[in-house]
Amino acid sequence: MLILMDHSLNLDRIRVAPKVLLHDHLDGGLRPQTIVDLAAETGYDRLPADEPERLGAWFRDASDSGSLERYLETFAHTVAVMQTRDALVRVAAECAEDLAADGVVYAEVRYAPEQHLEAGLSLVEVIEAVQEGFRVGQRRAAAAGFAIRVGTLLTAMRHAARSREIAELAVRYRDDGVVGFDIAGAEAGYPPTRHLDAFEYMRRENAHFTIHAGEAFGLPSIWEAMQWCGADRLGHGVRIVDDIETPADGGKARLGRLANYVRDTRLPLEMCPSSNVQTGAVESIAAHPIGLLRRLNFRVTVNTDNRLQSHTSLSLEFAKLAEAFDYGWDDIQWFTVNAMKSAFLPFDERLALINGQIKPGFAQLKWAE
Ligand SMILES: O=c1[nH]cnc2c1ncn2[C@H]1C[C@H](O)[C@@H](CO)O1
Ligand SMILES: [Zn+2]
Repeated sequence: MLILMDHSLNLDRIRVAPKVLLHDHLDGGLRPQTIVDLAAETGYDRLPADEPERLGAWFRDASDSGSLERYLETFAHTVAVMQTRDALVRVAAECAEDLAADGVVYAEVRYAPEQHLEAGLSLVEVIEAVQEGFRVGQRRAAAAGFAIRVGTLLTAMRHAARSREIAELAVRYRDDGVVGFDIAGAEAGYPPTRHLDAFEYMRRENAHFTIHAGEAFGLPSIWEAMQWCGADRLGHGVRIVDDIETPADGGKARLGRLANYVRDTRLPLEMCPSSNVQTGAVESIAAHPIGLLRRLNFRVTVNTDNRLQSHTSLSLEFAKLAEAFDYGWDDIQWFTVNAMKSAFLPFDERLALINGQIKPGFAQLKWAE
């Protein structure tokens, strides 16, 4: 049970706030019931449980291992049931609906097309199925009174060798809802510079990308992602705190050169508090570096990573942070505006969302107090 210091800031009210989500994996957000249905339809018989509630609990518990590698093993089951066009359309549509029902007004959702080829779909067929699903989900959400806009990020798996191909597809579909590119998967042993070719290609195409970095591996990964690869944002980036000294007497924090560079250039950090606790990147929500980084005015954003594995939603992540750090509406608005400023959308569209939806939405919530 969450006990919030600011009593107006409960989960139901946070749900109503117009929120922005930049880091959410499509294959980490399926409804347990959908996994059960799709497994039955496609003949997948290796699910660890076949009753939705137990299956949801299994994902959460299995992801609580303290290791990113073990956390990633759970995706074998979600990816297994996302191999047909119908399955991809359904999962993407439900993703848009679920985010919209949680009060997310703009989301960037990512997945790795190369993981969905096992039943014979081509990369292009996978991408078109997911885009169709997002269109369906956005329409249904709007009809239910929750408008959401979803942009897609195409991910390449960092242990594999298809990043250039996936980057080219991200550019090819840039006018059809794909807003950027990413790499994900086990971080230790797979530095971002392995995929330099893909990142250089994206830059030459004036296209955006983010890189999972500084989650399970430290500063060298962040430095490479930023200074070699030219990432527009960092997925997680929590280990940037290793370059910040905080005196025990509570005195002024001292930033190293990399931390200063990240803050000076306003590099957006896509933080995912619950996921970081599960993979062992941080010890607890209360010990999460987001508290310090917010105080130091880094360009921090709040995200879900994998709603299924972390048993969470964007509203719940904010509720947990509000409890741990005594945050109020101004803090949640600050994180939200940070996220919208950092989105891979054209500047005028970001501004329109900030001034047309986010600021008025938060003003109304604060005014109602
Ligand atoms: O937090 C993460 N770090 C690294 N890789 C991740 C994380 N969450 C999900 N993934 C992987 C597993 C998925 O199958 C893949 C594409 O969404 O991305
Ligand atoms: Zn992630």
